[in-house]
Amino acid sequence: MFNKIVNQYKSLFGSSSIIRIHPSVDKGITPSSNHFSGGELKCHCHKNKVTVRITTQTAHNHVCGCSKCWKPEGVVFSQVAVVPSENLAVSSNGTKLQVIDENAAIKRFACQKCGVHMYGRIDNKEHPFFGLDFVHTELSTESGWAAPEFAAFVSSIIETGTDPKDMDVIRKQLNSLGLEPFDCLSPALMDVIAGHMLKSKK
Ligand SMILES: N[C@@H](CCC(=O)N[C@@H](CSCO)C(=O)NCC(=O)O)C(=O)O
Ligand SMILES: [Zn+2]
Ligand SMILES: [Zn+2]
Repeated sequence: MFNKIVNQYKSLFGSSSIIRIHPSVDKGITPSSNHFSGGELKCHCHKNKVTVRITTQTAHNHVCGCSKCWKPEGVVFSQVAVVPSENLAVSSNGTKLQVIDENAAIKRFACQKCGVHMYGRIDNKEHPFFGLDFVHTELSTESGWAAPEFAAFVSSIIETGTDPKDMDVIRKQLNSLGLEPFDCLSPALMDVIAGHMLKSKK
């Protein structure tokens, strides 16, 4: 199946190699389930795994090219979605968690042993996304999570080493997966941010 997709890309774009975007999208995207209400995320440790329980479906799932979001080895994008903070709880081995960067808008809680980011919290009341947690649903074995809908911060992959010459092929690859590429967030989310800025100025 994967080789078939590779060959399709090669014939479409004439590229000798394709970029591994993310394991959740490279072999085709699994559609969301309408009746899904959460599951458990597990870190990559072999023992004493950190686990996080989520009691809702996620929203705004996307692949993100920014340098800050956690990604599996060997791929250029992370996959990240949001849930209300009240729907997320650390269920085991929370003592292994540490915030990666206390100054970042998203406080990313990572397992100190394996490095996986278990959730990222927006705890600043002034932030447009206050009250939301960012999560990587590929850390769960349950199926039914919301599918990724778009690609965010695409140009940012240059910051982590992607050759600018590859950007055209990567954007085409994202489009053909149905993940419209944006260099910031999706228009819908940018509108939410702009509306929030207006309110906060009043
Ligand atoms: N070019 C930068 C962009 C980083 C960035 O702004 N990331 C966004 C999106 S993360 C999930 O979609 C963001 O909101 N960051 C806030 C934070 O990380 O605290 C880069 O690549 O680093
Ligand atoms: Zn771990
Ligand atoms: Zn990101």
